[in-house]
Amino acid sequence: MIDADVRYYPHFFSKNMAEKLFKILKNTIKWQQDDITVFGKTYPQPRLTALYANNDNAYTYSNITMKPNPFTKELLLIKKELEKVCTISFTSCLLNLYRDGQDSNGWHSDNEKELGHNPIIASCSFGQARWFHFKHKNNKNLKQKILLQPGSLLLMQGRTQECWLHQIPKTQKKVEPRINLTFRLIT
Ligand SMILES: O=C(O)CCC(=O)C(=O)O
Ligand SMILES: [Fe+2]
Repeated sequence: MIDADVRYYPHFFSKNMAEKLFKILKNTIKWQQDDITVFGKTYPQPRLTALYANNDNAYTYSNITMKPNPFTKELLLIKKELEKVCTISFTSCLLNLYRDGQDSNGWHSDNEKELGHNPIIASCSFGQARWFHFKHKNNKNLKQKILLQPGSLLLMQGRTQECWLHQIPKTQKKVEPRINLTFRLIT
């Protein structure tokens, strides 16, 4: 991909480990339903979310300010695995639970100022496989998509957030729940 540094590891976690983590995360994370305000109108976000971190730094996006919970044992284990392939030590994890095909994540880039310039974002997926779309900000002919499999890791770094948007589209298919974790450095 031009203007980006994206690496995909389809089997970062074993099948067995991915299934175990999915169940534990689904049952132990403090999932919350937030409202988002877009152009002055307020809607329930089309997914559940949570923020965990090893500091107290809040994270603000789409007019939502999230306060972190302390990392759980499983999140610390995942963070340790990620840091074997990433060069940085993450502070925070934003979690998304997509309950069914009507849950989604609209076009955006992870470019909040708390993330700094050219952030490294490590994205782990569990449960239902869902499509992840990219589109270039300046050239609408440039598009990519990746089917994010359970147990996979997607690393986004370099100019990825500066130059590309990403989304998880809705699907009309009958699908099972999916959990996504994005580890970030929030200062
Ligand atoms: O669910 C995903 O794979 C993407 C999540 C995402 O883009 C985000 O939380 O910023
Ligand atoms: Fe994102």
